[in-house]
Amino acid sequence: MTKIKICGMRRVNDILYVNTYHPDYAGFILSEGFKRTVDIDTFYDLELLLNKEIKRVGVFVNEPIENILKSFAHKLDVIQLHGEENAEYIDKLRKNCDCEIWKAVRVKYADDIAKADALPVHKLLIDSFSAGSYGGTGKRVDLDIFSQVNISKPFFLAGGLNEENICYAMEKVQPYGVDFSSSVETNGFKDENKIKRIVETIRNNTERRI
Ligand SMILES: O=C(O)c1ccccc1NCC(=O)[C@H](O)[C@H](O)COP(=O)(O)O
Repeated sequence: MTKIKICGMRRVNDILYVNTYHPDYAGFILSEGFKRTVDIDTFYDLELLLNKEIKRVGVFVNEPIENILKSFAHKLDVIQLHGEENAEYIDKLRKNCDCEIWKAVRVKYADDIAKADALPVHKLLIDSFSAGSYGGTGKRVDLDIFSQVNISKPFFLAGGLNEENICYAMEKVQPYGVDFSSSVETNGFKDENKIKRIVETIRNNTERRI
């Protein structure tokens, strides 16, 4: 069954929506300065309300490791590194916490994926490249790039996925999981109906193929 991650939890309502439709993972933007960033107290409050079976993903962009370890790691299942974190950074993080580590690749060329695949992480999240933005842009990845590279690690496909393109993308790329943010929002906030529809679309599509 293809795993589903809904990213950018910000409000109590967002948590109620994911508790109802039950994706496998819920993401929180925990580095400062992004439009979906939640502060530490909000994160603690929201995390308490989140169904225990939904895995907690903290998204960080070039965050000092000490901050992750001191304030967040004990509440997270997964640490998603969405900046320019290198092998040395990842090794240090892995030695000091038990979370799964995912590296996001903001892909321009196939070689970007090959380089990330060599990093000491558990999974990759393959996202689109946008100059000046780290993520959550709604911009799509060129799926043809996947035929140019062998990926050894399980990976999430992200970047501009929506109800219209998700079945084609899953068929073409066969990801371990799929990740959504912009397309399940209306006016910048998570939309219950859009979350419901995307989760149902994926689960129905996966069932048809079994
Ligand atoms: O979502 C953000 O605002 C964000 C900011 C900084 C770094 C990463 C961010 N999002 C990471 C994600 O995992 C998003 O879900 C991913 O980029 C896909 O977003 P979208 O294209 O909007 O579906």
